[in-house]
Amino acid sequence: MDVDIGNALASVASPGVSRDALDRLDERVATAHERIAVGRGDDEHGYAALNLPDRTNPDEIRAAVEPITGPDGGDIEALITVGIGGSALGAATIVDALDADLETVFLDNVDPTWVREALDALPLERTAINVVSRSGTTAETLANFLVVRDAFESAGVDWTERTIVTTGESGPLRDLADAHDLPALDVPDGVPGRYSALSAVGLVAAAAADLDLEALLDGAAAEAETLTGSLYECPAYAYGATCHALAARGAQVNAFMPYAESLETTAEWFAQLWAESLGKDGLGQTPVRALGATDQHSQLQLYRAGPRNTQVTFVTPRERASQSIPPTDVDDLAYLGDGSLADLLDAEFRATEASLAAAGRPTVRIEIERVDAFELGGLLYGLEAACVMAGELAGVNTFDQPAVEWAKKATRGLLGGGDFEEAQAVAEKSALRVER
Ligand SMILES: O=P(O)(O)OC[C@H]1O[C@](O)(CO)[C@@H](O)[C@@H]1O
Repeated sequence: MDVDIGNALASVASPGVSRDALDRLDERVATAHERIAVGRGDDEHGYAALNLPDRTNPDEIRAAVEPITGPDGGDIEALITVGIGGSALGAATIVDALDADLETVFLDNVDPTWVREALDALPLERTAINVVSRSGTTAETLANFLVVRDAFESAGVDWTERTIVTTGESGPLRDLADAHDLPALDVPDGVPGRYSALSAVGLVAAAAADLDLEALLDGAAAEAETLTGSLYECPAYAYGATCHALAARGAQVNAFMPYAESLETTAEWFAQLWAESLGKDGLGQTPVRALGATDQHSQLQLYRAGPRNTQVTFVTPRERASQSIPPTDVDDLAYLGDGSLADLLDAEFRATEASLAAAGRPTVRIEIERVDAFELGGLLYGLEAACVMAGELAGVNTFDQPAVEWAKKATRGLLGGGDFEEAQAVAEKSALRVER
């Protein structure tokens, strides 16, 4: 990926970062890069994620997937992935971006209507099940798996012939795989879920869809080669450092706005990566999922005329598919006729970027050549490396997520899964009801 931070400079934007401040920050980037390099060298928890391009074995993933999908996925028409957070978003990002010709459903919530409708719409006899959970104890994932298994059994389909598990060394899912001799892959040691897209966690669905795993990993490996000790030479570090500097100067929101429909899910993946990594010790930057050109007609008003607390991150491919716009006899629309949707989308991106610059609002542009496996692998890796850099500069623990545990305990206590003081606190909610 290439990064252009010109519209985040203090000469253009407020909040903005001066060149002097960037130069000073670059000294800290160099030190942080050395720390990251040591962490990678020792496969330390979290830093190990940046070694995935070398560690992930696509042949191993395809070999584990083939028994449930048939050669090249020929035995199935659909895949249900049961997981949540990093155990679903990486896989969803990849299959959504690369236009997999396999129907892929991601059950990463427990809304009963949504789950029921998803299952009812699938040809279960031609559907495989991909269950993913590092801990193997995540309530939503286990509950959804039990519902999916029951649906298969009710339909007379042998789920054990169609299920692959990706999980930790131990836990209920590992036990399930062992008990039924299911194909099972390991989640990589030392890699938090939000950083695991380029491992079996994110690639089983891609393998089932017969996508190019090697190209994804090659793109990530090429991006790994760009990690150097200066933000002026490393796009990922330029992005991470600039976001850190903008946040420190008041940009508390980071609206991630890809100008490609196929990258919409990438914004959802980025939101977890950024929020769960950097939201620590009262610090962090709130990621907002946005989409160009669609959100020019919704969120842009706020970003241009609301509080000066937001940076916009644009992600745009240089190449797009061609789709002409037919000529029109409507005079006011004549400028569109005989053009193309690609030219229109590109013009809208450049106009929106310039609109925010004209209002002195900071933006960063991330460019990729096109949306394909190689470029997507580089983008995912680059954003992960940017996040690691931002975490180093902020001085937070980039790789844990302790704040998510309270609600899990409260949920379990509310459902009779144990005696948790968190559940008691739920009952003590202060209330001021206003009823219809
Ligand atoms: O893979 P698991 O253990 O099911 O966890 C799923 C997700 O839940 C979290 O642990 C947060 O609760 C995320 O960090 C993780 O990606």
